Amino acid sequence: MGKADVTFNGRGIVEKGAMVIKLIIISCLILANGLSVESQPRKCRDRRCDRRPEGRFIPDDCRIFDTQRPIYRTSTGHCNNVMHPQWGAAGIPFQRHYRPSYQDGITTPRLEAKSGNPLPGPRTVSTKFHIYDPAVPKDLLWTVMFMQWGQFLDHDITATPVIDDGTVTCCTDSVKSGTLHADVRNGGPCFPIPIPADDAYFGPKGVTCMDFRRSTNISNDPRQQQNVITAFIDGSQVYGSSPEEQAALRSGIDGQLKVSAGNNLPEDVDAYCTKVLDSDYCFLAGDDRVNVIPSLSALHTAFLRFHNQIAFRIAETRRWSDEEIFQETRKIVVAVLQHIAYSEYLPEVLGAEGVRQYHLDDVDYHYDPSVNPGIFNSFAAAAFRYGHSTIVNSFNIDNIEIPTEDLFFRPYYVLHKLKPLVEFLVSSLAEIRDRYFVDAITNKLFLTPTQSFDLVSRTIQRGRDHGIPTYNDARQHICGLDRVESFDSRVFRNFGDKLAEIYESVDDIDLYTGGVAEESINGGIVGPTFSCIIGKQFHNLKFGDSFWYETKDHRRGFTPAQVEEIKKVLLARVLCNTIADFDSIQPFVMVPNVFPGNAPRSCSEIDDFNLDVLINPVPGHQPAEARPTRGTVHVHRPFRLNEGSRKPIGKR
Ligand code: HEM
Ligand SMILES: [Ca+2]
Repeated sequence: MGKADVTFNGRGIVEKGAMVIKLIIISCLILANGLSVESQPRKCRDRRCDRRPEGRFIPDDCRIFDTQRPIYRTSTGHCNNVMHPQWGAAGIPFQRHYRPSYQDGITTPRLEAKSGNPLPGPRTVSTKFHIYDPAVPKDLLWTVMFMQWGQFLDHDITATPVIDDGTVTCCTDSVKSGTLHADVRNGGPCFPIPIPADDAYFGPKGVTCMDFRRSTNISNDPRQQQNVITAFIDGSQVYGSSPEEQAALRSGIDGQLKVSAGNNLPEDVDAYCTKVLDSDYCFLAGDDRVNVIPSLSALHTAFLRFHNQIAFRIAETRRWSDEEIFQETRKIVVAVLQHIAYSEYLPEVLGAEGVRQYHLDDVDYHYDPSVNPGIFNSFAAAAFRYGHSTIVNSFNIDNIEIPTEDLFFRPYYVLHKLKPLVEFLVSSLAEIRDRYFVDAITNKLFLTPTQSFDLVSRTIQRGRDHGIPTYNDARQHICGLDRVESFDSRVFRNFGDKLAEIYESVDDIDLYTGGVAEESINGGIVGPTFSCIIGKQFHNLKFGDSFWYETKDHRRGFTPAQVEEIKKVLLARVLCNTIADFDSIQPFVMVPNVFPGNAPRSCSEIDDFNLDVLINPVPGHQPAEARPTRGTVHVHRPFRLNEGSRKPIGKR
């Protein structure tokens, strides 16, 4: 091969031979992995587009990562994989498992059933199929904290921006009287949700339309949405997904994050929230959804304080700069977030078998640079929203029963009731994950005196907005499951006739509706279709993260002794250290305290970890004698052993 003679993107030079070999390898990988059309390389048009397989092209901003193997993550997630610097970074398109399901194949949302008749409107699906049934008992397997961790984790990995120029009203008079908004067929922002006149909740109020704007599209070929935060589980909800956000959150002294009075989250003067007391204020965090519900803000508060406690200890024992303390602390906090997600949360979502199937509990970790950790569209717009079904209708805080709709955007409960709020989260039961959603979600989401929303309608509409495949297409093409052939299918148990009243054909069913109604498997909370989408996603988030806390890369990772220490940290420990010295709390706060080994106890009896083991002698240099050369033992909780036989008590 002669001199390097191939240039591309005007930025790099590779040898032709090397490139050809690379392309062959990548083609083989694509075939071997059975990657679908949309995860295959596309033409690059701009910097947002990933420069994938053309060859070893390392852009200028990642060059330093290649030569010096930096030890800390970038704030944006860029350069985690130097060959694919955009993978998992903030601001890149979602991945797709399967071709999008647009009416015109390009941008118009699915409007028609297979027959050509109009699809049922999302509000019709919601009221006929998802409206709460008070006769269904609560699930005795999971606490409200389990629900809450799910949302907190979601806000680390996905955020889809919505087109909103603030001037357009989508519910125009003609839409209110039943006309389809012109935008729907021309790719514009408005895609309002019609509300039938006989709607039991909105009908009497005379509301006939729910505002809905489509997600920002960064491509029209076909239309594609983007994730504006880092996909990696890297604490971006705590630290932000850009240098500017990170800078705004840091105090600049001794690695600390900014706090407000009472060691609370700092104030965001631009954010929206509702004040109960005049002194209340909206919170600022790494993710701007922090104010949505106080139970979410409570976890933000816990991890803010956890960071500052670790940074404080480092500053006490080391003479390091603000930057060094910040980065070393962030690395420890992110490791704890990853560990809790994979050891306490995901086994509950997918069950022990599901976790094994996707290698989420492998003890011998190897980073795989061919794995793209980017979020899949069907994960963000459908599968991981399963959690909405587990939201409870009221919170009992300090012996007062408060309807959930009265909690949205109320920082008061964090500023003044944090301990009783967290006590409620760990001691009360979540709703069952099933096709039913509480009133606060289907009728009173973000209730104000003048309006409210239905999150289920919004999610179904969002799926159509994003071109998410139908339930049957997802079963077949994403998960390799049999298509459901008729409404009599066993998959639909006793509700096939209900679905038949709404949809003309089983092939019309929206992924969210079908997925959230499935019977759970493996002792986890979700059914087979969501399980596969969620399992694949968390597999990629682990094996496609070169900074994964169990990595063998000795500069990015931890020593075996340090990993052992991380693995001792329970969410209960973080809450004990940061919220209050609870009189009693169970070790595994996402599951009820009635399980063997999970009886409540004082904080002093909750497993502790030795922070000093995690503090390196020099920033980025672990104790030399113990490099991470072997896998570490996974700590299993006692009642996981017979999990297969655990059945939801009282479940229909
Ligand atoms: C109190 C609880 C919660 C509230 C009020 C809430 C509210 C919302 C809202 C308003 C959206 C945007 C809907 C749209 O227009 O598309 C959303 C999106 C989402 N929610 Fe929730 N949610 C809650 C809990 C959860 C839980 C427990 C989970 C998961 C276990 C979850 C996962 C998601 C996901 C994955 C998205 C898509 C995020 C994106 O990419 O933008 N949420 N939620
Ligand atoms: Ca992230």
